[in-house]
Amino acid sequence: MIIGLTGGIATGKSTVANMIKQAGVPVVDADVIAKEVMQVGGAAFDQVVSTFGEDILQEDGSINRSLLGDRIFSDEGQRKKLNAIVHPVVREQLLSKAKAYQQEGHKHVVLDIPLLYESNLFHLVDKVLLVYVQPDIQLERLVTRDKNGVEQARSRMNAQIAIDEKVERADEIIRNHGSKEETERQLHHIFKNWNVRQ
Ligand SMILES: CC(C)(COP(=O)(O)OP(=O)(O)OC[C@H]1O[C@@H](n2cnc3c(N)ncnc32)[C@H](O)[C@@H]1O)[C@@H](O)C(=O)NCCC(=O)NCCS
Ligand SMILES: Nc1ncnc2c1ncn2[C@@H]1O[C@H](COP(=O)(O)OP(=O)(O)OP(=O)(O)O)[C@@H](O)[C@H]1O
Repeated sequence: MIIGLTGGIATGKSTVANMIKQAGVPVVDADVIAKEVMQVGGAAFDQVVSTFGEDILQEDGSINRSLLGDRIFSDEGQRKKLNAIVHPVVREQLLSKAKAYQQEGHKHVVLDIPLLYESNLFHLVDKVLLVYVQPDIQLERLVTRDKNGVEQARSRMNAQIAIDEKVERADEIIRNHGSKEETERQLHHIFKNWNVRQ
């Protein structure tokens, strides 16, 4: 079974992904793949630079992620351009990495895909596991974690489908407003119901 782990920015996907890995179930992370393909020499690097211009490069020749982030999170047109370059490569690698784990004998693989709803990637997964916190907690955690102010945090949240709208299509929801122990208990309960073991 392929499980899609998703949520909204800073709702706690990475936190839950770490718990899943500790339980021995492999996790493939779309954010990590997106980072790799945009590194110098990565599959999307040249196209990103030719599309956004050399002024998004830092002195060492790599992409200035924070500058690119400011551009794409405040401008839907720019965001669509970046998504069109990066997402097809990410999708392809998600699938091939999941397949590799299955060939190693893993019955269950988790794909951590922040934009599963936005990119309509439901066909890649058998179940959707949504990590939910109410939007005011989401904003507070994003501001505390990234330390880039409320305005930047809001613009990043607004670049995604609202977390409350994602609830309906989820197969299971982890409510991550309490302690991490409470979150882990919910995860284990869901995995037990789904018969997910290492
Ligand atoms: C713009 C970039 C360089 C900013 O980098 P930065 O290090 O600040 O953020 P990071 O990569 O850690 O992403 C943090 C979170 O932002 C959100 N996010 C990232 N990209 C997008 C996007 N295109 N649209 C909406 N939300 C996004 C996700 O929730 C993600 O988990 C980077 O986010 C990026 O390359 N985005 C495009 C690729 C992408 O869509 N990645 C998301 C999963 S495929
Ligand atoms: N149950 C919790 N209680 C308190 N803080 C938490 C809890 N879960 C996560 N956090 C904190 O909230 C922040 C966001 O969590 P995390 O980084 O796991 O979110 P994410 O969904 O992976 O974010 P992104 O979309 O940016 O990748 C982090 O600083 C994390 O330590």
